[in-house]
Amino acid sequence: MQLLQQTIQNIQSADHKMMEQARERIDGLCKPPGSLGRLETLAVQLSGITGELFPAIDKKAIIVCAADHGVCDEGVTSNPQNVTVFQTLNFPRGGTGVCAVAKITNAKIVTVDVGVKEDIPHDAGVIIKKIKYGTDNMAKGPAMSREEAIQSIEVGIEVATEEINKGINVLGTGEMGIGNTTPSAAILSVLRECNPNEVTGFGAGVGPGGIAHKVEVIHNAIALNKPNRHDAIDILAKVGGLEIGAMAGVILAAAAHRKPVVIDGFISTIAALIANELEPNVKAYIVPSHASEEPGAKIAAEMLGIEPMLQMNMRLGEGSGAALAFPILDAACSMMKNMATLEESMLLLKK
Ligand SMILES: Cc1cc2ncn([C@H]3O[C@H](COP(=O)(O)O)[C@@H](O)[C@H]3O)c2cc1C
Ligand SMILES: O=C(O)c1cccnc1
Repeated sequence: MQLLQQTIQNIQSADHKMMEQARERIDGLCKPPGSLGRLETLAVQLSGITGELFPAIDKKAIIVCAADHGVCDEGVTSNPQNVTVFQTLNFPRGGTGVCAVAKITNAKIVTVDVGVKEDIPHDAGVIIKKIKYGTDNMAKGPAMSREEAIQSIEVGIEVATEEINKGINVLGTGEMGIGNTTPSAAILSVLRECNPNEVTGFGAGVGPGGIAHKVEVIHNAIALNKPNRHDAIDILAKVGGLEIGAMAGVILAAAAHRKPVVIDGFISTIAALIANELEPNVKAYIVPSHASEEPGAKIAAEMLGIEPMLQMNMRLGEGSGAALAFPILDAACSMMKNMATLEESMLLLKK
């Protein structure tokens, strides 16, 4: 709890003076005002986050948080739970979707076991921070205790902080956890105070009962556990997931260290909502990536007040969309650093 509290206390609002300076420089570049669109607003945001006019965003890491979900016992997903452990072992080997994208965008993949159902060998290249062997089934009781929920957030803080201390200057959130679109939709319907059928989608594949059964399981889990809408940790504990908590921790740690954090699709955006409930100043440090096909993703992004940059019809998770967005951040920084101002261009002409 101490680490979480300390991290939250360290999160400050963006550097508005630096944002003004960045805006001024951008408006002076040799282009029609506003013509580089969202590259401009992104560059202003990056200056506000880092407090630098020419931010360095060259050491990238996606932190992939892996955990299992007891609610899979209810048949909410068509995929076997052991895909979580296979994939967790596959990240360090470079064989997953996010690895393929990260390879071309020059990002490191950091894999963390926050709660995979099976033991991960210590030489597998995975950081082992297992809190428990998957959450409990939220259809029967709380997914985890309040202490475990806090611990999951603190795992994310610890891993992200370690990477930042090693020189990483931009983070991305990723996850792996068969079943995790169910707790994600549950968290969202609690925060939005809406019927789960408005925010529940297909995920990676629904079980034989279809989406209707998934909605019913979520509805009943909320009715049984009665999470408190105004207590994000209570929501995370009762109807959440360990990797969702850990991603919220990654986001909080990035903000506390004044580093941008690029969020991925549906599940990452839910983690961002949890982080935002804990500390609203975190929002300034969040950079969106792609618009996931999962219906709840759009709603969650709207609640957070962010607009995804890419429309790629993706719905993989793992951090794949975040990795894909990294070059846009590079371009924003390059615009700041390499583009001449109108004044500089004129001087060149006169020579
Ligand atoms: C082979 C495979 C690789 C994946 N990589 C990410 N996910 C994605 O799908 C899961 C969520 O969907 P649901 O809630 O329907 O189970 C998460 O693990 C998410 O990261 C995958 C899913 C599968 C099957
Ligand atoms: O958008 C996502 O993150 C997502 C969507 C479906 C399945 N897994 C992840």
